[in-house]
Amino acid sequence: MSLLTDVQLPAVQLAGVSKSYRGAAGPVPVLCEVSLGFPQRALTAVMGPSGSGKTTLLNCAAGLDKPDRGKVLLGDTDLVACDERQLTEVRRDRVGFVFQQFNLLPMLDAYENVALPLRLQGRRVKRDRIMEALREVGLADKAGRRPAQLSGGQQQRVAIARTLVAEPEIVFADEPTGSLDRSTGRQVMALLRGVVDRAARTVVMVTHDPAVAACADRVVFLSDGEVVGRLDHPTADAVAQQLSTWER
Ligand SMILES: Nc1ncnc2c1ncn2[C@@H]1O[C@H](COP(=O)(O)OP(=O)(O)OP(=O)(O)O)[C@@H](O)[C@H]1O
Repeated sequence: MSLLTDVQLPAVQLAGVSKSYRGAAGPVPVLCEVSLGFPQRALTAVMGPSGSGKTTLLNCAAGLDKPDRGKVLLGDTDLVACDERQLTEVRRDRVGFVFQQFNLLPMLDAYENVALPLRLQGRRVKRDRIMEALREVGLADKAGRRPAQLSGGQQQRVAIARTLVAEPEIVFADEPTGSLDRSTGRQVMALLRGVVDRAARTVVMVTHDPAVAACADRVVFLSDGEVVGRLDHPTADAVAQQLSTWER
């Protein structure tokens, strides 16, 4: 398991991040002065009640959405100060995404889906590298299959291989097990855990499931757009207990 220390330089640091959406009766605050860091080479889970701002937080941390105020530092790049062109480069070259619905391209086979980020980056696609990425997720023998010919868990593993092949500084996963049954979800989490432990990568994921969050090194709890708690080296029971405090 990764070492967690407060002096460890975070992969992404949010400082005083606030965000509102426009509602019928004026702005609706979704994130309120959020300050936190996501440690390098660790798996951090973000949890909280529905509507507490988890996806918005993830999107702001990943440069997919812009806060109204505050700083989001990816290394020493402030994403809030970036223009659209710079943000496109950050999304393409420095961060990776894993989504609940896998988001694979249906007309491409697993190999071509994994090769896609390198093609988009204009990099040379080496067959060995793509096959190695597929091997890492246990799917080298399924390289020629299209998404519709793969199970949900296999599709999510292809999506993880596609993310890793571009070697992002940080991987953001929004409910990566949300569409999977419990046992398939466990396999996907073991894979993400290995990505952190063996490949020394940084992963930040949103989840509703205490058993999934228990795979993380740290859990950050959000409620009404504020960070209200943190648990290091969590167990499923401790997570469920904390959650019940805000979900009552
Ligand atoms: N584009 C948008 N426009 C207006 N309101 C939005 C928008 N995106 C999110 N919201 C609102 O912001 C709040 C937080 O949404 P967010 O998706 O970040 O929460 P969440 O904690 O991820 O929720 P869930 O667990 O249900 O996915 C919600 O009340 C949501 O309705």
